[in-house]
Amino acid sequence: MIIDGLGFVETEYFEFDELKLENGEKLSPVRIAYETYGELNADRNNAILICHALSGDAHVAGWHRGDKYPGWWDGMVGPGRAFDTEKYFVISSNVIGGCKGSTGPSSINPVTGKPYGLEFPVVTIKDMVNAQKKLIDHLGVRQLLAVVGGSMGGMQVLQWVVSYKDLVKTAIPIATTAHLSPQGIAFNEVGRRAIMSDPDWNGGDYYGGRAPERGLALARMIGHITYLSDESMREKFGRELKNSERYGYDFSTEFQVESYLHHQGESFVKRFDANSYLYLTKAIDYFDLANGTTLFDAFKGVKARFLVISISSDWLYPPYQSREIVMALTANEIDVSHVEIKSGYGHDAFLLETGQLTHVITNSLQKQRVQDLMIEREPLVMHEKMQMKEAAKRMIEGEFTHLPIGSRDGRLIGIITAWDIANAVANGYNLVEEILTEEVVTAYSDELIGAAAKRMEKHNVSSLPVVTTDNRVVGIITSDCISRLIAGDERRNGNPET
Ligand SMILES: CC(=O)SCCNC(=O)CCNC(=O)[C@H](O)C(C)(C)COP(=O)(O)OP(=O)(O)OC[C@H]1O[C@@H](n2cnc3c(N)ncnc32)[C@H](O)[C@@H]1OP(=O)(O)O
Ligand SMILES: N[C@@H](CCO)C(=O)O
Repeated sequence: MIIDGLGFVETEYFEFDELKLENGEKLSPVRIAYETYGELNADRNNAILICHALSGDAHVAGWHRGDKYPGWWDGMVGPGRAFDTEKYFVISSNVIGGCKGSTGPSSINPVTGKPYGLEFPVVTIKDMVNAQKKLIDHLGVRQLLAVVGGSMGGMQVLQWVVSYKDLVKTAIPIATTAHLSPQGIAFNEVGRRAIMSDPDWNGGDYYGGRAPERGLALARMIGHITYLSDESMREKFGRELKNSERYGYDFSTEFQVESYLHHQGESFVKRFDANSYLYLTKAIDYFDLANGTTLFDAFKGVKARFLVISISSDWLYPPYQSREIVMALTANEIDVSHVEIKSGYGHDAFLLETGQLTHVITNSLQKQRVQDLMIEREPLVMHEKMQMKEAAKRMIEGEFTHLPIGSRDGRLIGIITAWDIANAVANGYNLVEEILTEEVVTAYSDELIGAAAKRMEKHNVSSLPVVTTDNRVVGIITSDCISRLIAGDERRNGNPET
């Protein structure tokens, strides 16, 4: 077994007291299983949150000791990969309602001391996102450079940008929808009934006894067909028989495709809980971002920029659903690009087409803007009547080498540097206004980072105040921020010494 990429990783756990749910109930206590890869930077703004799909978990990448396979998106996360852990702090968590370490129906109900079963409250995608927000706060993340996810994970991405408009810089919903089609609901209901019709389901109270494995395997077989495509199944299986050249004229498993689906069902029941399947498919069915209004209304005020990715052969979350999202974003004049991955695999292509996904996502993340990297620590703007000593104190406390100086209404009127302060001390100046530089080179928050870097080089400055069109300071971008970004790219392109 070759261990590359991140190497061995471990799941961690975060607990908090209570989560108020969309249905009015409260879940208490709440445990979140999560994994992180890479380091959170000093400005706490290089975090990328990855949200998993129906049967996923926090183990996105790297290896757990003893496992046969790495995390479910290992090809996308690690040094020099799309989500480059030498540049970004990657976070993933298991959703509430799941069964991979976070609180769900198989968790112990503190009131009864027994597994919740169907006593577990029905949770929604919004509840999952609110629980993730508690984790993000716990990790000290101030800003999410990106939130990414496929399928049910894409639903979480859409919910994140609507629920937490100021927190997300880039949203990357993949193979997803703003609301599941009736066809998708239909497949989920058949899967749920397969479980609930299994005599071992026992009203959801089967823990400690025989689990409804037959029902859960059948639900997975049905679901897995929707994750493939006619094309991929023809290529993988055709009408091949498994162990014979002729029909058995019986009801044994004869075709390769039958054998494959039984395999998927049998391996699924070893890693998933039947009640979680009920809860998570219900959450998927309930998800409706428009929520009685329109998708255009739902996206009003959203600040993130979007990379929407669809899969050409996905008939469970067809590309038209991604186009609906793109149209609603465009109508809101939100920065959105849409890429359709050409793949015959079907819906699960988002797990497999790592080459195309890496190309598309890397380009998008590299189109980082000043606002993605700028330092917004407050109070940034000092006023011109400030004493030199106070300015020096602020520089040391904030670890700044440049201080934008503003008028009392926050408009930029100049800048002072650490050198200016040394100069002032040497020449006995006491007021900031005696030494400030009035001709200030600035940047706008929505400019591409490359433009800011070129301006720094042209004017031979190492920091640019970031201003609005009416010259109010909203942050500062420094050469340190940019060199960290470039160093990470260099490493990705195989220049290890950077
Ligand atoms: C994204 C999320 O958040 S959820 C995470 C998703 N993870 C899972 O679904 C867990 C399992 N993952 C996978 O199987 C892959 O990631 C998938 C779903 C993308 C499928 O990937 P593929 O490489 O196309 O594998 P494929 O669909 O061919 O399945 C391969 C398995 O089926 C078996 N198989 C293939 N053909 C047959 C057959 N005719 N009869 C029996 N078994 C078969 C293979 O032996 C292999 O077994 P394994 O599971 O022990 O490795
Ligand atoms: N096959 C993936 C995607 C489903 O949407 C999963 O099992 O979660």
